[in-house]
Amino acid sequence: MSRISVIGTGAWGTALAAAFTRQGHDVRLWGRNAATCEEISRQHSNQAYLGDARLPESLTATPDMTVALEDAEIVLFVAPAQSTGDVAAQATAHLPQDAVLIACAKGIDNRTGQTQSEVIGEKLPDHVVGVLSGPSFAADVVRGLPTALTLALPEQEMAQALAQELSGDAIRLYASDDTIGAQIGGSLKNVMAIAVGICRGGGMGASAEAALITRGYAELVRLGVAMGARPETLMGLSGLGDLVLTCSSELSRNFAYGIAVGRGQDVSGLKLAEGVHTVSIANEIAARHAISCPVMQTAGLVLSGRMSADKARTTLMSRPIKAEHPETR
Ligand SMILES: NC(=O)C1=CN([C@@H]2O[C@H](COP(=O)(O)OP(=O)(O)OC[C@H]3O[C@@H](n4cnc5c(N)ncnc54)[C@H](O)[C@@H]3O)[C@@H](O)[C@H]2O)C=CC1
Ligand SMILES: O=C(CO)COP(=O)(O)O
Repeated sequence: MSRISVIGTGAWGTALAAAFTRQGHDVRLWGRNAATCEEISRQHSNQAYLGDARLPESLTATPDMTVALEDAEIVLFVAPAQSTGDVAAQATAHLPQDAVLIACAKGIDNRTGQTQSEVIGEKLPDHVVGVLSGPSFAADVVRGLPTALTLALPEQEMAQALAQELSGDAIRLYASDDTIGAQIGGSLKNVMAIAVGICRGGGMGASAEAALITRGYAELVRLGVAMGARPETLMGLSGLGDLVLTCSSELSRNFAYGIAVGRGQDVSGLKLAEGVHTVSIANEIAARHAISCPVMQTAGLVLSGRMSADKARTTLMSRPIKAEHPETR
C-alpha cells in the first residue's frame, strides 16, 4: 500500500484518486476549490465533473497543500496542462523529500514547449518525475471499468516496481522508461481528435475520419520521434491506444469540441479540450524540426478562425501526391 497524493479535483484527478483508493492505497486529494473538496470528503461525489458517480467513503480532499502532501510517497499532478507549473510551484514547500512525482496531464506547455514532466522537473529538480498516460476516460475509471495505461519513469526497473505496486483489478499498468514518448501521444492525440471531430461535425464521412486518424498518427510519430520519443512507445497505449479512443468516442471532450466546430456551433461553454491549448506550440515545434504536419497545421488554422472547415477539407485533399511512407523509400 502506498501513500498517494493527487493534485487536482477535476474529472481525472478525482477518478484516479477513487480508483487507487479502491485498490487499497491511502489517497488524499488536493483541489483549489474548498466546496468541491468538502463535497468529495462528505458527500462522496464530485457532481460538476463526474455527475452521479459514487466515490469511496474513505477518500478525502483538502484545499490545504500541507495536509494533502503530508507523508506522500507518490504525487500525481492532474491539473490542466497549462497549470502544471503553477501547482508544482505551490507544492514545493510541502513535498516530502523522497516523493516520486507523476505527470498525468496531457499537453505541451505553450509558453516553453516543455512536456509536463519537464515542467514539473524544472520546478522540483530533486525528485524523480514520471508519467502516467494512455486510453482512459475518467467516466470509465471512476466506475471501476478495466483500464490499461503506460507508467513511464526514467529507469525501467523503477517503472516496473511502481507499475506492480499500483496495478490492481481495474487499473493495469505497463512499465516504460520512455518518459518523453509516453507524453507525446497524449498531447498530440488531443489535436488529432479535434481534427477528426471537425470532420465528423462537418459530415465528411467515416472514410475521411479513418484517413485523418491514420495520417494524423503518421504526423504524431514523425514529430514524436523528432522530439525524442521511441517509435514503439508511440505505437503503444499512450500513443496509438489513446488516439483510437479519443478520435472515436463522443465522451472525449476534444472530439466533442471538434464536432461543435465542424457544425459551426458556439464552443465557449464546452469542457476542457487540451488540444486547443497545445495546437499552436505543437505546430511551432514541428516547424522548428522541419517536420511536415498538415493535419495539425490545418487544425490550428481552423481553431484560430483563419480557415473554414470546408477550406480545410479542400486544402488537405489537394496536397501534392506522394509516397505513403517516404522515409522507407
Ligand atoms: N478527464 C479524462 O478522462 C482524462 C483527463 N486527462 C488529463 O488530465 C488533465 C486534467 O483533466 P481533467 O481532470 O479531466 O480536467 P477538468 O476540467 O475535469 O478539471 C480540471 C481541474 O483542475 C482545476 N484547475 C484548473 N486550473 C487550475 C489551476 N491553475 N490550479 C489548480 N487547479 C486548477 C479545476 O478547478 C478542476 O478541478 C488534462 O490534461 C487531461 O487531458 C487524462 C486522462 C483522462
Ligand atoms: O485523455 C483522455 C482519454 O484518454 C480524455 O480525452 P478528452 O480530454 O478528450 O476527454
